[in-house]
Amino acid sequence: MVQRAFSATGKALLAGGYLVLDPKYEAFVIALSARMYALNSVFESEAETRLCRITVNSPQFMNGSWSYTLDLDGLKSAGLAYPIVEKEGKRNPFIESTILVTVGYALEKDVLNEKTKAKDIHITIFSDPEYHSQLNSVRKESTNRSKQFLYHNKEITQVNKTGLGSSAGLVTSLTASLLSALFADFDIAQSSLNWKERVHNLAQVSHCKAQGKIGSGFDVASATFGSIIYQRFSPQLIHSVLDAVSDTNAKLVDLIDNQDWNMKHELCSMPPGIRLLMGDVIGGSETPKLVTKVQNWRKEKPEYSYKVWTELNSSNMRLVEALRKMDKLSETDKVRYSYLLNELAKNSDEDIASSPDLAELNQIGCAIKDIRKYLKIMTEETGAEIEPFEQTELLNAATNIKGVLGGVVPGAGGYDAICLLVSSEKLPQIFQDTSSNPSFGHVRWMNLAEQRDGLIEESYSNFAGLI
Ligand SMILES: Nc1ncnc2c1ncn2[C@@H]1O[C@H](COP(=O)(O)OP(=O)(O)OP(=O)(O)O)[C@@H](O)[C@H]1O
Ligand SMILES: C[C@@](O)(CCOP(=O)(O)O)CC(=O)O
Repeated sequence: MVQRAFSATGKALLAGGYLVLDPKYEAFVIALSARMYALNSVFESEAETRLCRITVNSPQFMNGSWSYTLDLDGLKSAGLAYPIVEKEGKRNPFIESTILVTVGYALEKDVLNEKTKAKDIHITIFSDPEYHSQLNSVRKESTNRSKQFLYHNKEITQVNKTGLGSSAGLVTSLTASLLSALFADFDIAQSSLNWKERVHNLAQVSHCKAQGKIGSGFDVASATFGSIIYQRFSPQLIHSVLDAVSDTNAKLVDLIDNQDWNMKHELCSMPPGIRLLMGDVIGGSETPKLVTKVQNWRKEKPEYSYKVWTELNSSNMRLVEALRKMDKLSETDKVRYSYLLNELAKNSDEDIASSPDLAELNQIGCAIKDIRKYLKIMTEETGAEIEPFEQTELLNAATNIKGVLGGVVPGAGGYDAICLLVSSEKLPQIFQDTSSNPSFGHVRWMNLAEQRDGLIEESYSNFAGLI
């Protein structure tokens, strides 16, 4: 029996919300330490080689078990139209589409032919605590204490999400776990084999199929590649497979292996000593409604909205550039860099803005202020609550605290969360200052750190005692 484990990261879209839907613009996505894990155990037998059994267990949630028996000849001829049915009729669209797309790909690549042994694949999903509301949950840890998960007494669809991209993490880690069960040479560490790219491409197709729409895909890209500057692929690529009426598996293989996705996912991480602090705001917003309002505004005022987006984009890019410059400085001039970090810990954003000596920090602060200025214009123009009044108050209060360089509403904005750039050293003090400040009464600071890598292979033994 072979057993392997993979995990993918959650995300925060620090800059580029809405713009990222348009292939013209770039966005900055930070991968977060909340991970989704998919562990597999693969059993093989000589019998029934034209059947493949897959069971996915998600033990942290009530009724979190889905079992499928795939008729491989049926799947080969029906392709993506194959009627995948769970043993008891239970639905989980993200699991269904990931199985359909990944096994369909494997079949077309001939790794599940008459000569290969029948496979019985058992997958266990775990998700780190920050993905969901922690209310009424019980904590369990692995024997070696390296992993801790929360167990809920509700079904997955009934537990509140925090917006870190659980479905993208699930689809990405599950795709990797299934591929590793099906392909003997699956290895994401060996870049020449291109497996990470293939996981990404398959996961994008599965995620779009499950959602019934083609979004920008930044969440899947970051779950796979980590903290990145992202520029989307053309939606037409995915349409060409999902809308095809015949030979869908062959078209899928062509899309995954041969076509140029013409997208950008360039590694970009936070400079050392500066970290991201995410605050979960008790509230919540519906992203699709916000997106519709923004799209209507673009149609109604094409010229003005273009002008606003051009300015917003240049502010986003100035933030990326300023962070990159700081990162570089941390290597080229350690003395200056540690001086700047010390000053960041001692000063508020306003103090930094008025100190000509702190230009490198000020460039980051200014770019964040400009981003907020244009998001605020969009809020007023579109009627979509992107940075609503309450969030403005909160961000203003946060940026008055020493050690906070600035903050934004991440992603589509709304009442979901705030995202601050802060001095790592000052973090305990920031927690203390805000805990006694009523402005932060409805903010829960999340226990998250930035991650460089998205998809990684995990050590299976770290989960002992939980499976
Ligand atoms: N641990 C899990 N086990 C099984 N299914 C899961 C798990 N986590 C997420 N899912 C699937 O993903 C769905 C939630 O996806 P959805 O896209 O609505 O949320 P999200 O990705 O967390 O949110 P956002 O995109 O706003 O960050 C669940 O209903 C379930 O089908
Ligand atoms: C509005 C949008 O650009 C970002 C949504 O991000 P989030 O769901 O708020 O993390 C939509 C998208 O990119 O798919």
